Amino acid sequence: MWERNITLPLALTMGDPAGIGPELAWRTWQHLRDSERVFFWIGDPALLGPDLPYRVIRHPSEAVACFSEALPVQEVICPEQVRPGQPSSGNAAAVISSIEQAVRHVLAGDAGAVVTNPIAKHVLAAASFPHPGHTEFLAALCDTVGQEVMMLACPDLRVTLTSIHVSLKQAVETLSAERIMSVSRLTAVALQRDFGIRQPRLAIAGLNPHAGENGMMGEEEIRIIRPAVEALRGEGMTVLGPMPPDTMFSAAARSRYDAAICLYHDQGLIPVKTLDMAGGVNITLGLPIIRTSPDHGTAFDIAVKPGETGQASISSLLSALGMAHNMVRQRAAYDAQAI
Ligand SMILES: NC(=O)C1=CN([C@@H]2O[C@H](COP(=O)(O)OP(=O)(O)OC[C@H]3O[C@@H](n4cnc5c(N)ncnc54)[C@H](O)[C@@H]3O)[C@@H](O)[C@H]2O)C=CC1
Ligand SMILES: NCC(=O)COP(=O)(O)O
Repeated sequence: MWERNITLPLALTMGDPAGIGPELAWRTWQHLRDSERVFFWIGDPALLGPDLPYRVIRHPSEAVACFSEALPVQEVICPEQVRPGQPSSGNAAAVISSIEQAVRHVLAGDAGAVVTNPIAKHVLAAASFPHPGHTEFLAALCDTVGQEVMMLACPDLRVTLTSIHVSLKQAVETLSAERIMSVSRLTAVALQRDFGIRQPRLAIAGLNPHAGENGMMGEEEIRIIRPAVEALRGEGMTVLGPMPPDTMFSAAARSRYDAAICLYHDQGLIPVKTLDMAGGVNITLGLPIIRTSPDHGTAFDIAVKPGETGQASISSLLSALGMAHNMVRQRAAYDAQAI
């Protein structure tokens, strides 16, 4: 099982066809075609650059043989004409189908991991898609709703979030010691299983300025966060916090922990994207499958138009594919040892 998993190709989704996903797919293939980082793209071949060699495959197992010669493509056809930079919910069904197929392949053991290209949430919502983002949709597809946690990682920082795609008001209102604890436990397991860190060190962020300044600037630290930190320590975990959010991402502070538990979306994503927009990777924890993604969005403003040379950076997608490959190997080795 271990050998089989680490040689499986990765399933890369189409993303929004009017964004940079198609360009990233073909330029990333050009970059990796001579490597062992085999992937196949589930998308519409009409979106690929002119003269790009691609091969339509029916099954992921066909990807390895042709990868050095042509981009393996599992076809998903967009019913509406795609206008780069002008997304349309008329193609939402194709975008969704690409994600569904990728998950199905990994659950069936035919692909190693799902790597997603960016989607525009409002475009899918306009087509009555009920999920706020990939993270929640993947949990639904894997039958693990409520267990999903978003992690963002770059070489210098990992963060996980206690809430994802909700308003700041809702993130604060729903914050609880139980949620902080469950996200912390899941993060610690992921650090061991997927990142090879035997004794993970976590840092729990404060919510308020100066982590509340003893209740002067907010009492969530006293009521919710500190009890969670103490309970986690009682379970034997190495946990710092509540840490003042404005200083916890300095280089010196980061050297003291392996992952930060952040209490709302931007508290975690701003430091990762500021440190390393090009190398940041979005990872979904709490699924039975491995899923990574670039940290950026659809970038409609630079979507390549016919006759133009693409200017999108492939760095984050390269990092997402590399991270998925590493996680597949690391997890297989960890699970084999645990048996
Ligand atoms: N994993 C996903 O599916 C994600 C999807 N999104 C979606 O993307 C859409 C647009 O979001 P924005 O906030 O505008 O963020 P964005 O990341 O798409 O763009 C922000 C800025 O960064 C630039 N940029 C992004 N990726 C780049 C790349 N690879 N190379 C060069 N420049 C790049 C863009 O041109 C733009 O100027 C939203 O609808 C959002 O929902 C956003 C983040 C992640
Ligand atoms: N800001 C991260 C983001 O929006 C990506 O969400 P998801 O589509 O990976 O759930």
